[in-house]
Amino acid sequence: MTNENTTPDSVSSSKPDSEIELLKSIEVSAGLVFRNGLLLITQRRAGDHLENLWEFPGGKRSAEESFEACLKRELMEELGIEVEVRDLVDDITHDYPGKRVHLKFFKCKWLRNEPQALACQNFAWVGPNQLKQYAFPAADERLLTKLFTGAELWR
Ligand SMILES: Nc1nc2c([nH]c(=O)n2[C@H]2C[C@H](O)[C@@H](COP(=O)(O)OP(=O)(O)OP(=O)(O)O)O2)c(=O)[nH]1
Repeated sequence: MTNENTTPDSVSSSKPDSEIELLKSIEVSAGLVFRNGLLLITQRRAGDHLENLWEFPGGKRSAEESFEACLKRELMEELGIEVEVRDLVDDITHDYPGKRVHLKFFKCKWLRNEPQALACQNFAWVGPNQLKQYAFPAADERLLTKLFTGAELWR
């Protein structure tokens, strides 16, 4: 016997529009920017989602923009730096209360300009041991484990 109320169609069509909106993920591109064996991290601004936590710099992809182009634009806007975008290191979807984020993390090579905190609270160049001292968003956990256990990522 089937119960009509539990079929996927009837479940999703019974959701109000606002709830469906919440399930759409926000697409984000972020960079692991290395320079001479150190990794660039930034601190989110007070008042923003996940305020004061540290993160890998980047931001939301706009329509028609590739993840790579988004990352170059965000790093210029946020820090004033130019990078070469290299390999995709991780691809993570994470649910925060009321918000689903889809993050692509790319390894990047710093090319030019000293970073400036243009759209972040602060920034730091860190080695593997220093990285452990900073608090990151929950979505970054798997990537942080890769960074703590995979020395080759730092080369
Ligand atoms: N850049 C970045 N965002 C992260 C990381 N981990 C993580 O959960 N996020 C989340 C926080 C935000 O909800 C979302 C990024 O969006 P954002 O608001 O910072 O993007 P943006 O700079 O384009 O935002 P806006 O201020 O222009 O609205 O991804 C991370 O390591 N780096």
